[in-house]
Amino acid sequence: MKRGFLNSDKAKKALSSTSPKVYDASADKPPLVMKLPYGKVANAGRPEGYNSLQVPIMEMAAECLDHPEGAVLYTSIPIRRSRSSYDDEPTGWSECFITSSVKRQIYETVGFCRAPPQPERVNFRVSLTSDMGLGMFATCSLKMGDLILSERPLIVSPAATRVTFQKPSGFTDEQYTQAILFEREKALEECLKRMFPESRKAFYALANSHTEDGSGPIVGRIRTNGFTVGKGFYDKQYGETSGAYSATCDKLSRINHSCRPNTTYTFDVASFSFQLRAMRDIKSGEQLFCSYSTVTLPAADRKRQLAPYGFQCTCASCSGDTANSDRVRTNHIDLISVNRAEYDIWAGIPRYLRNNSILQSSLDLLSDVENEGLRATAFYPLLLCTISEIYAQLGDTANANLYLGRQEAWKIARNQEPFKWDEIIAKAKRNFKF
Ligand SMILES: C[S@@+](CC[C@H](N)C(=O)[O-])C[C@H]1O[C@@H](n2cnc3c(N)ncnc32)[C@H](O)[C@@H]1O
Repeated sequence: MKRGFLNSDKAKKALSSTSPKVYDASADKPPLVMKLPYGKVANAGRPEGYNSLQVPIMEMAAECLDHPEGAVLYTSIPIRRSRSSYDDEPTGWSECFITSSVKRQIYETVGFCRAPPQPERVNFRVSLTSDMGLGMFATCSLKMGDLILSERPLIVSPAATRVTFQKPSGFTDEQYTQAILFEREKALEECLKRMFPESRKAFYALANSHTEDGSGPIVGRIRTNGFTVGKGFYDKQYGETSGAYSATCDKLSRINHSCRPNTTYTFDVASFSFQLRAMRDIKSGEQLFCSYSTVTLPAADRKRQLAPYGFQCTCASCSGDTANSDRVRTNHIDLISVNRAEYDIWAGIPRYLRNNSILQSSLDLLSDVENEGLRATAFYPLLLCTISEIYAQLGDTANANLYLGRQEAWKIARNQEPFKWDEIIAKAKRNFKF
């Protein structure tokens, strides 16, 4: 690949806005990622005396899956033809900065690139909140599992900041970090150039909580608004976490955070879109929330995860007495699996010898788990299943079906079958003294 190709007149002429382009920041990329600063950083911005990398960009056919191994590509999903207009793709295009291996993983996904599923009607609006900037609000009542929004991201790029060049001699770690941020911004500018003006405008209208840490306007907005695409594709050489991707949307990125979220989102690679669904019944007019942090962590750890977004969560689990909330969150797997083990034993006792306290203790646990906003976790459906089975054993078919229905709604909302719990329950039974 020719170094300096990007800056030549020939290259500028050759780069149309639609075909995929290959970016090669370094011939040998060490699989390292860097922790980025946030808040107010002294000497933020391009370090003095830093000579920016001259990165070659080459043009390739959009359909090509045979790019050089390790190359990073600019590509549009779905494929954009030179005569495509913004309105040709009602669910939009995503401008992607992805490796050749990730492009292959995406294109080889069964069903790619089908149209995203759409809700039957518009059921949310974006409007101003009193204390969180813009937010999303339900415009009708929603049931658990209902599809609220299906949206293709505006931009997709690596979630972690990959270190693609060695520290320049004489640079401090802080200057090195700033140089990496500068290069990341420069690399992403090509994605913005490729966007339709409507999408570019929507991207720059998004909130930015990284204006003083050296993040440029693109990196800052991605850090503020990007959702990690947890499954479906990642760069294996960096591992599942550091190799993950971040996707920023026009509408979905307006959703605010709560540690007790009422929605959940999943990413469907086949339609290359996010689906936002109700995680509980929601009243018309209620604000919609998702969680930006790991809900199963204690309050102090969640606060650390949220700090880069520039706000402190004021939900009841963060601002009240956090001890009980932390206990339920961090122990919810044990609590739910022990409950299941207790149920299994109870169900094996002859009916005339049983008492029914298992029902009340299970409902109490459900109430704790739901209050803490843990409905999207993998063990929540086990608790629903246990309660449904208790009701079935007690001959209460209506309630048995109600909880079974909620388990079905969970499957839809999370777009997955419940986890296989058997081994964990067996372990709980071994550890539990009856
Ligand atoms: C992804 S954006 C959400 C949309 C944003 N409110 C807007 O006006 O575009 C993330 C930013 O929203 C704000 N935010 C989100 N959740 C919040 C909360 N629970 N409390 C206060 N601010 C919040 C923070 O400024 C955060 O950096």
